[in-house]
Amino acid sequence: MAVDVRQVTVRYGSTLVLDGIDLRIPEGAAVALVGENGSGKSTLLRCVTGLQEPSAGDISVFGTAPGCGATFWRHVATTVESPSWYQGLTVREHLDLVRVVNGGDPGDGHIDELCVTLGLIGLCDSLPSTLSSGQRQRFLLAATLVRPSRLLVLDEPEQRLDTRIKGAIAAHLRMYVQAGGTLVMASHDDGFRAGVGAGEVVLTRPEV
Ligand SMILES: Nc1ncnc2c1ncn2[C@@H]1O[C@H](COP(=O)(O)OP(=O)(O)OP(=O)(O)O)[C@@H](O)[C@H]1O
Repeated sequence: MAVDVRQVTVRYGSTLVLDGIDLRIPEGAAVALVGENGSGKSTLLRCVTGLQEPSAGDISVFGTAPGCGATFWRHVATTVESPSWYQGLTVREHLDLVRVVNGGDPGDGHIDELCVTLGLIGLCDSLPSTLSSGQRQRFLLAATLVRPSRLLVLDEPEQRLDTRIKGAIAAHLRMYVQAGGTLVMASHDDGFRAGVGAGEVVLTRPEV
């Protein structure tokens, strides 16, 4: 099992956000968390990456506790944490850097292909701080997808993307899953989820 969530409960103070959630995602599957604003999708994704501790319950990712050391992060790529970048490095330099530190070859065509998919070709020499919010989202996705991974944890990857890029990234994620990768994401976009081929898991706000 790639992701195994058992009876996970999250409270913020006296507010119950997730109440005994179970979720199992086998390797090579794509799951989209859906549900109204505030239903706990981002909270659950943070728990799956280990960036947040549930108040109760257990989570394992590839058989180990999430967030556990460098080995975990070699398998898992995510857009859940706040984006950051190095001042003075261009979009392309960031992508090269991420590819190199993950043992890849920046010249093998993978980055070029991603830049085409995400419409970043004309922005390779730009500094991330000068990008629009949609361009920044594309850059963040590229920096996440350029890493080799077995599990992608994405929080509303379609957010702020124009229609063409949305379709291209959906196709890219579908191929990632067809090649054996596992995807869990939050999404408010029916068409995008269908493009990815992701199964739906509906979260509802717990009764209080
Ligand atoms: N750090 C926090 N402290 C207190 N409450 C929080 C915190 N983070 C989230 N919440 C609350 O937890 C609930 C779930 O938030 P979460 O962001 O997980 O929902 P979501 O389903 O991802 O929403 P959206 O569709 O708007 O992105 C909300 O009521 C939110 O106000």
